[in-house]
Amino acid sequence: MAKERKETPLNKQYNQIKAKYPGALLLFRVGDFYETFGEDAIRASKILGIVLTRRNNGGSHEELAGFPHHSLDNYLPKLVRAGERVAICDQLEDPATAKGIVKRGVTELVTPGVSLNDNVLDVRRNNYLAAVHVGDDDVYGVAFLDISTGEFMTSQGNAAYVDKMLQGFSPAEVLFCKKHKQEFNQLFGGKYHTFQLEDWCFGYDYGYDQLITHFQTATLKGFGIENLPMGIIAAGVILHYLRETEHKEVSHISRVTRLEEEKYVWLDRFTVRNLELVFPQQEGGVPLIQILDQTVTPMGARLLRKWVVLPLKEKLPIEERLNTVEHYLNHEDFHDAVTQYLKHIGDLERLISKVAVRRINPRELVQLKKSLKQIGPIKELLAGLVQEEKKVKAGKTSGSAYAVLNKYADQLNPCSFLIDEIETKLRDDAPVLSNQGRMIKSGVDSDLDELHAISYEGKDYLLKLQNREIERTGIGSLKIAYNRVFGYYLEVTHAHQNKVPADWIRKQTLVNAERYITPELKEYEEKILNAEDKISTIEFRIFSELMLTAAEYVGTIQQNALVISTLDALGSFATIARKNNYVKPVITEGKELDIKDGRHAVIEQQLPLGETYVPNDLYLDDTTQQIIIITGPNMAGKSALLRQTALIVLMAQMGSYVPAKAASIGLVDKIFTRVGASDNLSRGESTFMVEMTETASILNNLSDRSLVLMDEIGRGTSTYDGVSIAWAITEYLHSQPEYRPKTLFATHYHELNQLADDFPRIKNFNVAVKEVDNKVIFLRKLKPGGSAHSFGIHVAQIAGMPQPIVLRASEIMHHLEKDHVTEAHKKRVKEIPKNNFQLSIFEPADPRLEELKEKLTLVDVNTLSPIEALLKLNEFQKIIKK
Ligand SMILES: Nc1ncnc2c1ncn2[C@@H]1O[C@H](COP(=O)(O)OP(=O)(O)OP(=O)(O)O)[C@@H](O)[C@H]1O
Repeated sequence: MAKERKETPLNKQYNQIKAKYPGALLLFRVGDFYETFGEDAIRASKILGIVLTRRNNGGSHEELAGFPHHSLDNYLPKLVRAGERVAICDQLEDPATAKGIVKRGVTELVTPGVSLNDNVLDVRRNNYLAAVHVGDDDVYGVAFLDISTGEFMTSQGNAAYVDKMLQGFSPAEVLFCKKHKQEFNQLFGGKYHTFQLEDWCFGYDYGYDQLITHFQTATLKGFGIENLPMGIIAAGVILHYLRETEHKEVSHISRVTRLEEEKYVWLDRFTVRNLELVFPQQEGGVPLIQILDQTVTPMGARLLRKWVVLPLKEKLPIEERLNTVEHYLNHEDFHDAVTQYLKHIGDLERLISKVAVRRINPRELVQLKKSLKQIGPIKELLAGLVQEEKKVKAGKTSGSAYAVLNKYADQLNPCSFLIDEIETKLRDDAPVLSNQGRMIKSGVDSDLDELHAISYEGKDYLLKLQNREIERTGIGSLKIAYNRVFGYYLEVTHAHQNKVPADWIRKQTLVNAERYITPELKEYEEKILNAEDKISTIEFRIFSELMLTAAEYVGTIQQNALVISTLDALGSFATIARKNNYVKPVITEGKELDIKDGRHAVIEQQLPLGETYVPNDLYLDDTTQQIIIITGPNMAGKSALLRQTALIVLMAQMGSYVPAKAASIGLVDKIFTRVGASDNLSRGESTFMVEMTETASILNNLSDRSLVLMDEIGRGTSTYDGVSIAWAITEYLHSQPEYRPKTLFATHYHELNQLADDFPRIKNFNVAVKEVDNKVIFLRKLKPGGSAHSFGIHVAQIAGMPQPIVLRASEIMHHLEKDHVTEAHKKRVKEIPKNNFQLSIFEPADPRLEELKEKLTLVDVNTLSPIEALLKLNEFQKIIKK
């Protein structure tokens, strides 16, 4: 908070307002400027690059920085993007008529998560505000709101679920309770702009009350969230925060939906990151969304983003999407026609939200009309298909493209009345500001037309007057101009001073010129200004009426926007399928995953010119081939294969065609990914420990329809430990009585190939390479069978390692292989009792587990160095071996 300033009346007012918005940067309107003081000024000048000045304030110095009020749209986004909460304090009365100090108040508190400003928002992305309620017993509430579109969702689940949701929606700001600061930071901290609220805002009754008051309902049953107490609290906090931030007109938030965990594939956060669904892992990388997004409307782009992080797991809605994509592909003319209409649709969702919050400007209302004009023709196009359907009689089954498109046709509302209203009243070239006139068409209001005529004639008269005076005085450069202080005046340069007639009255002297008025000029000025004042009032009234009419359509237009965004997102799938040669996957309720000639959607687009991606078949099921151990040298393409498999499954379940020749996808409900520890080295965490805890979390959350990707698990420790752990995990995955999760395990440990000898559903594959003249050629083909050794040395050679080192490494490897990979060694590993999980760390009744648990709780993973982690592991192993 700013230091107390010397108490002039203005300072007193400032201090009072500032105290009401702790933590916010206060933009204080003084005349034509927004000023900041003290700490605020220091921050603002740094972020905005504006001049910081100091002034003497009762003996001490005070910093101040400001900018002209009309630059607010430029500066505000910069402050908000820098994570500032900005309180905009305006003059609430006309300074010219105010008695004493002008009344001021905060008209909006703009925070990263609550913004309607086009310059802050990214059109292709939602801007979510999230609230997290840290509940008891590992149940947390989480709610999301995009105030710019009105989308409001809530849910509850365990910490991992909330973390995953936060990661998927990447909110611009997260609210949580002050009391739970430590817990929040431990679980989700560090990644988001956050704001802490008082404990009392997180009460169930308070939240419930907030919601029913906002939606004007007696209960929450209609929203399907009645049984989500933690979710209700989180959603209530969001509504509370809107009031705190002076967002009172929010009727466009017309419902709160339940984010149904059961409807979507569970992607653990490593999967979202590792598969680079929406963000690249490294700067310059390409996420999947960038390949898939061919949408042409902002709503379509935002919806697609959601689909990518929330793939479906029920057959029917997936097939609805796939069938519609197929229809687009089979009817290119239809697809083209829909796309052409879509291209002319602006951001319907955000435009109608601005209507609801009464912030739409005349130009945007014209845009809204233009966008709505496309709805009718699209509806007709879709409805036209129904006739076609009757002909082909193919649309009887629910989920068929005809049935789906017909449903969309029904849901679209052309909003003809609203379009007519705007069309007849608002000029197409209406300005941005609603107080500048020239908004309303002639013929709408007879008084307005009359006033326009008076103003026009008046101006015409002034032009004649100017010409007449030029002739009379001989001053060729004489001109009549206008400003807000003097009204209309005659301006004469000093050079012509001597020609000025005596009946002109001098008003102002400038450096080069003198300004005069005449009684005749003033007479017409009054007529014109009078008329213009009245014009402005009438135009504003008509515009406000139009805005009210549009406000009646909020729900209808939101519905239109949803259909339009769906048509657009599905059209995008069709475009990309056509362009990149994808195929329609077959979705089954079975457990088989059968991919023929599968490719990696992103890598295949990035290969150097002339190179083509080598496709591969992949089969997994729960009876014959549940786990595949993939060996092969570095760089062979193991990781690519793992990822492409997951991407194909996910794309299919999003409703997209997939990069393959054929794909039959037995529905997957969870995808887990773990990549060997070395990837995390740069984050300086105790990598092996992290790897193990994360792997453990996979093993504890498995389901029968899970797909597990393990990439070089165990490589963060010594070879023997690594092999042992990888071995144990694989055995475990195979031996679960209830679950048979389909697993791809890429590894350098060819020792793991022995597993296939003893476990019927484990199969060995390798990514083939060919050795020619002691060099490795990558074939990138997945072949049955294990690989003998890892070729790491050859890769070192390719990478330019000095020849003596390569030769010496070959010698050592040869020696080690002779010594260790003997039949006797293989036997040793095989002879270890298998499936003996009663003795394993997973057995809860084991007293060693209790000891281990106790030790583990004392470990602070975040502060452990890799060496310390290994020592700890050694200690734990000793306990287990007791
Ligand atoms: N099927 C393929 N067709 C063409 N290029 C491929 C294919 N698979 C992988 N690649 C290329 O090879 C590179 C290395 O692949 P990848 O990272 O999957 O190898 P890896 O076997 O997992 O290696 P490491 O063991 O070192 O992690 C990829 O970045 C990609 O450019």
